[in-house]
Amino acid sequence: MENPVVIGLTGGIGSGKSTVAKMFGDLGVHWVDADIVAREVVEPGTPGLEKIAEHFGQEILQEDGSLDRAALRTIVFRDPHEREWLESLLHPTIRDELARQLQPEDYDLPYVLLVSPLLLETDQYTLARKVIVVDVPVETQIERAMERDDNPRDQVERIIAAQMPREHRLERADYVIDNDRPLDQVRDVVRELHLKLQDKDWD
Ligand SMILES: CC(C)(COP(=O)(O)OP(=O)(O)OC[C@H]1O[C@@H](n2cnc3c(N)ncnc32)[C@H](O)[C@@H]1O)[C@@H](O)C(=O)NCCC(=O)NCCS
Ligand SMILES: Nc1ncnc2c1ncn2[C@@H]1O[C@H](COP(=O)(O)OP(=O)(O)OP(=O)(O)O)[C@@H](O)[C@H]1O
Repeated sequence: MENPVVIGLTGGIGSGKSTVAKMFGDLGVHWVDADIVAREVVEPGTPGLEKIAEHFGQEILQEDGSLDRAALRTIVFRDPHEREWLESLLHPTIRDELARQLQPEDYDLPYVLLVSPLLLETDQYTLARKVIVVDVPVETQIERAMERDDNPRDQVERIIAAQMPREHRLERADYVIDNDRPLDQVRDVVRELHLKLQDKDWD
């Protein structure tokens, strides 16, 4: 069977990408999550983690040698230069690893999903044939991200400021999933879109 077509699924922090991806997953769709891959490439023993420790010092590591993600999050979302440094280190590796994981074995659906907050901000979008945007108003995004991760509002706002503005993301969308509504309604929309994609209705 031919390689499945890659459909990108994006949205800002707290928009509901993981929630929507799980709904596709329940329908048998294979998906790869860039946030998970971004963790894999800085696991202990990786060149990525070694370079981060060289750059930021050993205090960026926890006692067990793993990355102190909260500390790095505070640094990079306060200092755009440090964020750019981290992105230029990690994004090429993340993209290569995404491309690798997007080729499942023994898979009989015509598409797979690439779930990423930075699909359109990076060259990850070149991996995808079509783009689904999970959309909520910014205030909903902030409230959900604060509640989920116990993040202070100003940190969530800084993360949103580092991402593509909502209107620009919507301009790039082939399909929009409005996630500012009850989950059972979102599930119905996902099922409908899945049927469309399953029928290769993407040209
Ligand atoms: C800064 C880090 C260590 C913070 O880790 P933490 O566990 O607190 O958050 P996590 O990785 O789960 O990301 C949470 C959300 O933050 C946002 N985010 C993460 N990195 C970025 C970035 N470089 N630019 C804009 N938003 C980002 C995304 O919406 C993401 O879903 C981590 O996000 C990171 O290594 N970022 C750089 C790699 C990257 O760009 N990852 C995004 C997917 S490609
Ligand atoms: N339709 C909805 N109604 C109410 N809560 C929702 C809805 N969709 C998602 N949520 C909740 O909002 C929070 C953010 O959702 P989710 O983790 O799926 O977002 P995300 O886009 O993957 O975020 P991130 O980019 O930060 O990883 C979660 O706590 C989730 O349970």
